[in-house]
Amino acid sequence: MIRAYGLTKRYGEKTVVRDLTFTVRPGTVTGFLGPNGAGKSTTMRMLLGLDAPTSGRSTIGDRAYASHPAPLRQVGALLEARSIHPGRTARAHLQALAHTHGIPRRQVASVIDRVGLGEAADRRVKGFSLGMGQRLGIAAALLADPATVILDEPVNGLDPEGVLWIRNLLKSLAAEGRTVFVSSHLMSEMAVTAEHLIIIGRGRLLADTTVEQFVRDAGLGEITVVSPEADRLRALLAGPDVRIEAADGRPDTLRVTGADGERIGRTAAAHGIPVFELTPRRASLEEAFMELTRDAVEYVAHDDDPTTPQPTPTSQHATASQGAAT
Ligand SMILES: Nc1ncnc2c1ncn2[C@@H]1O[C@H](COP(=O)(O)OP(=O)(O)OP(=O)(O)O)[C@@H](O)[C@H]1O
Repeated sequence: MIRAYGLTKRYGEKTVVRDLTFTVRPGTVTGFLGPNGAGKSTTMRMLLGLDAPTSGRSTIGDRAYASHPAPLRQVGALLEARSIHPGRTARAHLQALAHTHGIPRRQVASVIDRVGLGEAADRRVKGFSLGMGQRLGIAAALLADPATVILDEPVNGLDPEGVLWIRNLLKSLAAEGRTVFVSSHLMSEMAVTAEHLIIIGRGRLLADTTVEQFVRDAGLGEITVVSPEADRLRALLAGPDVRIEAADGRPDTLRVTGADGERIGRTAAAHGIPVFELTPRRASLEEAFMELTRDAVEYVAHDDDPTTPQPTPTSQHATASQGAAT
């Protein structure tokens, strides 16, 4: 179980994580979603004790990460940057890690097998593809058989087979009763991998919900109405909260937002207007995610705008990411 209580991180004038409170439960995959720069990596680094929060605190398994006597056994993490000696083989890298942390050697063979690195285990890491490197990073995270697994953008840059592999691995780790917290900026990927979603934008919590609920709420509230008397219906429905747009090139079709199907149907019936179609439009998950995070994305775009004064130099970010190796 991961708990964050009012986690906040400021760099100079800029607040990159703002008062985040959430719980990540065992037994399910929880997706940590947000557009680029939303503060996901910074939050994960705070959970892992790699960055100190400006205020707030967090626990993993009821203790702060740093106060665990053997943190690797409690939490396995894969952050974005890797620092593996390129001349070492994958097996040697894992053996060295196991040795340093007092983990039985047999665990090395077990994680190599689990991440499907068997044939590559005795090759030097410098020849590894991105996907193999990710597998090795995950093997290292799982080495001490941790109760909690935290992975930052594990599918970034992977081919479809690698993406599918990670998806199944995360589900199996959760099915074993572990707490699995995984960040992504891709809603479509999380929708098929996670059961629970924590969505942030501009460092703030935007949603803490199940995927199922998110899907249910994904309707954008727009209804397509087809009627041979569309103009009359349009005049009757018009109001301050109702937006009505004509469909391109189709004079019989309206797109109505702000009035539900019942109201449109009853209005049409009361005035004897035939309605041939009344269809609520469901947004795709990606659209719903973009809608939810739109303001956050706009903020980031302005932030990157060279004409806008930069509150913090981006080079500092690069330094922080490079230091994120586990
Ligand atoms: N050490 C730092 N100094 C200054 N700003 C930082 C530092 N680390 C991160 N930031 C800024 O904090 C914001 C959040 O960054 P973070 O990497 O946590 O976001 P993210 O959601 O993980 O995004 P991405 O998916 O792009 O990695 C960004 O605007 C980033 O530039």
